[in-house]
Amino acid sequence: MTVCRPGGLKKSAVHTHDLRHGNQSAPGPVLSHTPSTMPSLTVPHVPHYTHPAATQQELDYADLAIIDLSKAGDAQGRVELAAQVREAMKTQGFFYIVNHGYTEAQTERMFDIADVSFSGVEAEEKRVYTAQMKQTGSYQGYKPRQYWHVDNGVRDQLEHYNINRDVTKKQHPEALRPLLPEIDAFARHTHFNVLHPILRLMAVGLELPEEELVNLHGFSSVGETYVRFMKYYPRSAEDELNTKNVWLKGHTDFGTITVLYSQPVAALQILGTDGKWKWIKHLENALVINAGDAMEFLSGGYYKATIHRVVQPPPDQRNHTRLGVFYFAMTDDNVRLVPLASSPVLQRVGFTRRCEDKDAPDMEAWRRGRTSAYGQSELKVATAGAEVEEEVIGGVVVRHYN
Ligand SMILES: O=C(O)CCC(=O)C(=O)O
Ligand SMILES: [Fe+2]
Repeated sequence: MTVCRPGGLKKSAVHTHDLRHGNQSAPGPVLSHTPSTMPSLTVPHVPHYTHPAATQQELDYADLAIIDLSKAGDAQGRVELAAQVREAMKTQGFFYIVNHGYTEAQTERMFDIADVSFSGVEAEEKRVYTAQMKQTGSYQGYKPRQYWHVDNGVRDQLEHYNINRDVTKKQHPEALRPLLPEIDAFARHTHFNVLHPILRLMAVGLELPEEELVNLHGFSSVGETYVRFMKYYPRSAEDELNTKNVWLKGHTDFGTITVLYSQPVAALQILGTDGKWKWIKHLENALVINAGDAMEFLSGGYYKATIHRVVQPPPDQRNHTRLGVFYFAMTDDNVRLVPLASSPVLQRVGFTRRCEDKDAPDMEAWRRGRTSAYGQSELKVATAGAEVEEEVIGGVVVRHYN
């Protein structure tokens, strides 16, 4: 099989193609949404998760654009926001979203619910719901602590629990079952009121019809867009030393869009074009958005998947757990990850193929390959002395950054 390298083939001749090769039909546009399963008026009691206070440390923060999503309601607003998103994607690859329609109290409640997956479930029950990442190439369920190799024999100290946006698709631990209506409403809110509006802005940025990317991300289609709850635990001094304080190695996300609900523990860093790592600052009730590999493939490199990592928090936030709430979006499984060559923008500026279209993976192959290999496969050092390792997944070279 052809191996497609980062940077890929140079500027392509423009030709269009059919993105869908299954019999799944594209869902129509969804402009607004009401959750099908409304939480009841009295929600189950769950313990409150307390984050540590925001750090007082002066950190070298990335200067990210703040996109006010309340302006996306009319066409003129969307054109303005699309330009801001395009600029943010060209420079940092990460941006904030504010005014996304979820209140601070709702966000706080979702973090409380997230912690139930970890503090409210015994180790034995967690084992029952552990994801078979390597065998199935799917994250649905728990990723246990120490499943991944970080560096120098040190294994990770973070666990996550992943829930398909269709919360009924799998069984969940007992403590989470009464909370499923709220998790369902959260997934739908993020899908329809955050993900879809962002995809519209990104389509406008490519001068494509507004619904072009939305139509590849059906809530009810076959695919694995999911909610992730994630908890990091403080590590030993020895582990910190042997990994140079890296908790989660530099990587790109493999889907299209990642939505991170901002929380106060500073640890996430992004790699700038100058080769320097910058910290992501916590903004109260904001979302941190970035594009992943699938978006980079679809946009022929126009919207890049920015490399990011997680490191030890600053001294005033150490010795505390770090809880995260995410929505990892992907296209429907049957979408072939080849450039949207009908985009007038891509036709003007040119675009990169990582692969010949005929060799390009579909979303399912790409997510399965990335999931089963991550943290498990033998990595080769890309260039002598460089802090970059690489592996080949589904015919595409994937790089990991220390
Ligand atoms: O914990 C974070 O802030 C980022 C986690 C992350 O990059 C990931 O799960 O892909
Ligand atoms: Fe990530």
